[in-house]
Amino acid sequence: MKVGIDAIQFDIPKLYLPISTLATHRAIEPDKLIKGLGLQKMSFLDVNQDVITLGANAVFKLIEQENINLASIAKIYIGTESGVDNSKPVASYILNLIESKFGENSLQNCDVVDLTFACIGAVDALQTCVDYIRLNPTKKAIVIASDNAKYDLNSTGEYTQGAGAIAMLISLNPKIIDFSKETGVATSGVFDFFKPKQTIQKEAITGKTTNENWFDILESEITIVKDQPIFDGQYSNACYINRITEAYNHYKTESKQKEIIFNHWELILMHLPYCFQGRRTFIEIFAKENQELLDKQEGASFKDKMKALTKSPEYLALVQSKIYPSEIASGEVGNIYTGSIFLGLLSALYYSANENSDLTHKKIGFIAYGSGSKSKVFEAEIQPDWKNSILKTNLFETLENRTAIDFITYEKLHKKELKSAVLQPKNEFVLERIENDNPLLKGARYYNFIE
Ligand SMILES: CC(=O)SCCNC(=O)CCNC(=O)[C@H](O)C(C)(C)COP(=O)(O)OP(=O)(O)OC[C@H]1O[C@@H](n2cnc3c(N)ncnc32)[C@H](O)[C@@H]1OP(=O)(O)O
Repeated sequence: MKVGIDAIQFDIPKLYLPISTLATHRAIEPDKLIKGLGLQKMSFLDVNQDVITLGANAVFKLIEQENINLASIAKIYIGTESGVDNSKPVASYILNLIESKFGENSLQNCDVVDLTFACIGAVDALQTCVDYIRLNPTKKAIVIASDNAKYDLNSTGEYTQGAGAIAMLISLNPKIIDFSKETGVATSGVFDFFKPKQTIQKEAITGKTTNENWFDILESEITIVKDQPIFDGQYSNACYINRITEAYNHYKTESKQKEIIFNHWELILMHLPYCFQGRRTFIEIFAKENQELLDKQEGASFKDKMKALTKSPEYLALVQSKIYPSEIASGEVGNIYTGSIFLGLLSALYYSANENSDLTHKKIGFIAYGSGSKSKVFEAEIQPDWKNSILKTNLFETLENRTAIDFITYEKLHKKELKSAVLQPKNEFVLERIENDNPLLKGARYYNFIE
């Protein structure tokens, strides 16, 4: 039985900040960001956009592209770590918006929910839906990954920011890829990156509410929720490397494969919190599987040999053929948390389709990661209709067609100081207002579709 991704669409904000502009204003050498981390552009939300408009617009485009009969959709599961409410899920908002466009009660019997585990929540949503379709093959599901990857100004995460959503139709006999039954998993409860709810005394927030570090005074004056994470960059990298290596080893056991698994993978799709994270960390798995090659490298210490291995023709060839295709969109968009691994998939397949590569029945490998922390490793097989389905998304053309903002506008958007949207919306859902007066609806968010 084949179950997997039948169709895919996305929504990325139309605004971006060129990474060179950020580098100049932060006195960072542009080459560190461009050549060192692979960054080009940072997508940024306009005033009237949020994680709900991103998700709703992505699924709206998917429904239109595939002419989906909503009665066939049994589940809409959302992976997000940018939820706007501790009770009402993003899924409930999106359901409402889709029904407003496609008919009242058109999703009445659809099961919707949010799943949160940092950047891996959408993989959890996907696997839950895939398992459901395996048990109920006549049904279909939609998985949405939607996030706003926002970091504090002047932090080391600032240049990795981004925002966007990916929507995927999951079905039996999918057109794009079908998933392996086995998954390698590794989990460890750590504090590498997290967004704690903060409850502090009223006096302590006086004067801090206009500071860019603190937003959204919710419910009472003493509970504040930070949009931006608390994180330790290099520690989060160490956690990422440990978890992906452990999950890869677990996948070897689970799938009973003795040979080097990634040698059979045409593409390697990893969680990309920034463009070059995959190539900078996969070397650990590569080295463990190629001990002889590592031993051959010049250098006195293990660290020197590892550094040399990253520059070896063998590793550079792997990066170019198996990792680079997934990086193209990441460099243009930035981090989109739960959606990053799927943006990587879309990027790799869109690039391969443009190159006219013959990928049918080839295997691809997924290496997912979520801080906190968990990694999942699994495989998929590319299906015969993949190219037609992927080319419908117009990924690279859409990314090409965005608007650059200047640094002043960027900082104002970040600090939520702009009152009106930078761009005029067209054919999309936008945030209209957040209720502030009516105590029974305080905090309720209202949206509109602009033709
Ligand atoms: C959220 C998760 O998914 S957890 C895993 C990742 N963590 C995060 O994303 C957390 C938020 N991000 C961060 O904290 C940071 O952006 C990090 C940790 C990702 C990167 O940290 P930084 O200190 O900015 O960069 P770092 O020193 O690690 O790397 C810079 C690279 O640019 C290279 N570089 C520096 N200057 C230049 C230059 N002028 N020209 C070319 N390359 C340069 C460096 O050599 C290095 O590359 P290498 O290690 O491959 O040689």
